[in-house]
Amino acid sequence: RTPDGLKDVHTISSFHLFKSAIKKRCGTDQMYLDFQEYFERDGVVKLFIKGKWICLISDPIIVKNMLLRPDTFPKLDLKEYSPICSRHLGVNVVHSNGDIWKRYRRVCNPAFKIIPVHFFVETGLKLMNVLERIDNKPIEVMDLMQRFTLDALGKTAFGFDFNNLEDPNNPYVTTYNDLLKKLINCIIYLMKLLKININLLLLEKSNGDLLELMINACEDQNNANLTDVELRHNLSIFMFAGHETTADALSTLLYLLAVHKDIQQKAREEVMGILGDSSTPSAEQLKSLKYINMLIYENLRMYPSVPIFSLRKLSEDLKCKNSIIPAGTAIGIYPYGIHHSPTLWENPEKFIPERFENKNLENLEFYGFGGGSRMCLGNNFSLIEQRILYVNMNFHWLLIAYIKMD
Ligand code: HEM
Repeated sequence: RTPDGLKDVHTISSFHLFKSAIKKRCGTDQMYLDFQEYFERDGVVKLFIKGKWICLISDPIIVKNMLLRPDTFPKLDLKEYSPICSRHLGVNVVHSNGDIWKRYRRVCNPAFKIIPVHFFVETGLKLMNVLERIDNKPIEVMDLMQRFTLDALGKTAFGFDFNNLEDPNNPYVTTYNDLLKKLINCIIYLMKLLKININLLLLEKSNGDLLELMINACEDQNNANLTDVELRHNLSIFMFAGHETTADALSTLLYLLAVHKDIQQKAREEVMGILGDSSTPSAEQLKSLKYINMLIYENLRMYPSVPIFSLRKLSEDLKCKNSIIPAGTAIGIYPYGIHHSPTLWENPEKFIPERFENKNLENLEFYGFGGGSRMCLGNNFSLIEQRILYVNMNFHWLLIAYIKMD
């Protein structure tokens, strides 16, 4: 039965979801196209999933308010909607609330202050070598980008080389992929497989990766210590939050560049103009790639890698345009709906990087990296990784659209 407060909220029926799944039309983008009228009219729709009503919110004013008041709209306990994930990822910086979240965020923050650009450059060059070898054949972009981001993250997070680019069939990679497919959030198993023992690593390494920086932060007198288990859960969530998100973003932008040759050319001219003959950019050069930056944001607007944020729980009734959603309801913030709203963006379905020219992101209805105090911890990390990849790609390759229809 629908709770009284949700009766006026339009329902995306289970039958519709089932039908879309069969027709392979079940992405968050398709959901928006099918229900745009209701998202625009009410700013909210509801779905019944796993015995629970979930409201998807795309009203920009409500979303802003929710992100600015995380105590009133805390993250839903992971155990409530995914006991399996909760068993493997425990309580971590993405899924915790209140004082526990503040403690994790304090320890994790310094690890993201220094981004090890050289790891990205090295991995980017490795990718170019792999591409050279598959000369003139079509490329499965998503697969390649996932291999790139896994290698980059393995090195930057805990100094481990998965070597996925050179050897995608090695046991670490196949295990990671198998488990990821089966369990989605399986990284913790992998960590066990790699026999990662935090104390042991501490003795052995001096690479300046996220793990080491987090351990240093734990030793800081102003920070409460994390136990080994807490540290492991937080590293696992970095793998989960940082691998596919960036791979998705890289894939969709390469696709967009391949389709929009004029924009690709403009991007190439910027890269050549700033880098000259060198394909290994410095931090300063990366910062001055203004057009590449615009491309990255416009891509994340069109195809947000996190199209629905982790669920929140209402601790008070929520007034929407045409309904009052009762306290206790699970809420999914739906940035895809905001990013594609014709009321908020002119020609939202068009790829126009110039929208972001000289714009302050805070004044735009842009939630590619979330917002408020729960904003993405790895946004800078990912932006640098993406810039390096595009620099390399633009330098060596002309992208040509090849779309496989299946
Ligand atoms: C294109 C790449 C990425 C995108 C689009 C992205 C997007 C997001 C978004 C939208 C959120 C907010 C989710 C919410 O409020 O429920 C988030 C949070 C987070 N992201 Fe990312 N992310 C990316 C890459 C990364 C990377 C590379 C890392 C780490 C290595 C990372 C770590 C995190 C963490 C730890 C949080 C939780 C922050 C908190 O709650 O305090 N992300 N990300």
